[in-house]
Amino acid sequence: KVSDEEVARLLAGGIPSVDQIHPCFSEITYIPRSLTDAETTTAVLSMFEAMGFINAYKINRNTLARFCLMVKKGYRDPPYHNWMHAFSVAHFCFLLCKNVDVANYLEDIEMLALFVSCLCHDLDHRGTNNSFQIESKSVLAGLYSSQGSVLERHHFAQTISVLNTEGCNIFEQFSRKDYQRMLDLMCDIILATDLAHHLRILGDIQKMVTEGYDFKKPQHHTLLLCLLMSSCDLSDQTKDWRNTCKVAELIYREFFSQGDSEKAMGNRPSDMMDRDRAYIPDLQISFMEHIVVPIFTVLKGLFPPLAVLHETISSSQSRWKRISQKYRDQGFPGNGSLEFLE
Ligand SMILES: Cc1nc2ccc(C(=O)N[C@]34C[C@H]5C[C@H](C[C@H](C5)C3)C4)cc2n2c(-c3ccccc3Cl)nnc12
Ligand SMILES: [Mg+2]
Ligand SMILES: [Zn+2]
Repeated sequence: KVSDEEVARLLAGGIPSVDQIHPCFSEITYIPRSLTDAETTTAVLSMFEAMGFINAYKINRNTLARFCLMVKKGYRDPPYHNWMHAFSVAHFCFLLCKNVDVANYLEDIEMLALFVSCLCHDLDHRGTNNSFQIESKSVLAGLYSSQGSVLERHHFAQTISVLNTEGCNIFEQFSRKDYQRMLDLMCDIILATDLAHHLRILGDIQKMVTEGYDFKKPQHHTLLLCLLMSSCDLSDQTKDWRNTCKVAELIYREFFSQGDSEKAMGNRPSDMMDRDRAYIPDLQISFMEHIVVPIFTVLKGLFPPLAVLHETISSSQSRWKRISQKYRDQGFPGNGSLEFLE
């Protein structure tokens, strides 16, 4: 599925430094979605290089280029859960690596596992969520519903299948032990992107932070990797208001089309999936209150330099509250478009 020409073309210009991708690429406020689709593949190679993974793990450049192209091709094109989402999630992981002293908390191999998991964590996403898989008795539900986290198990399975594709195994030079460790890490990390799983372990994460992180405890490494993965998956919320609005529009376009499918199947969608019942400002307020704010509050507790992200999120939250009040009074245009938001 990836031709030798594509690989050669990607590597032709060599791997640029991240500053050549954009002078602000490594800054916490940089918005990865501002790159064009074509620029993202090179940017991924630049991030691997900038994090020192290519040298540290003797990753073959041709294999890396083919792997990146294969992962990019492994994404479908729903409004939100597409390659650009995966790329922006991986970019936030790069920002964490560059702006926070994660090396005092995680082993190098764990950081590599986190970055590769970010790239692969939503592979082959169909734009519908886990409950839709169950309701519609999808092939994925048939495979995984007994174990839960149906989509996330599929994303992990797709990751393995990319690694097993000729010329794509960036870990082929690893010892058997390190290879197995890498796969176990990616499995835990990708399964952690199921928000229902995140909510189950949030208490343990908060306890770990209040107790104080202990590098010698493997459980602390696992909990931290899950927290960092969730923060990367939600990193769109840490950017400016324009990005927050753009992303909300993509998410609800995806949610509402799932709701339309559920209605067509004779099932009643949840409010957040139903274009006739969803009130977006309130849905966003509750999503930020129950999911986004707790994650970045605990992250700020561990890494004080990330306090600025918590401020951004708090200001977005109060902006949604102002909007909610204003449009409740004035009547909210039902067409789901958020263009009008000031
Ligand atoms: C902007 C924005 N809004 C979002 C509003 C809602 C939900 C959402 O899944 N809610 C829940 C609410 C309860 C408890 C669990 C399981 C289900 C029942 C469904 C979560 C996600 C949202 N989301 C994501 C996102 C992050 C990770 C995976 C999938 C997605 Cl879509 N990324 N950005 C956004
Ligand atoms: Mg996901
Ligand atoms: Zn995701």
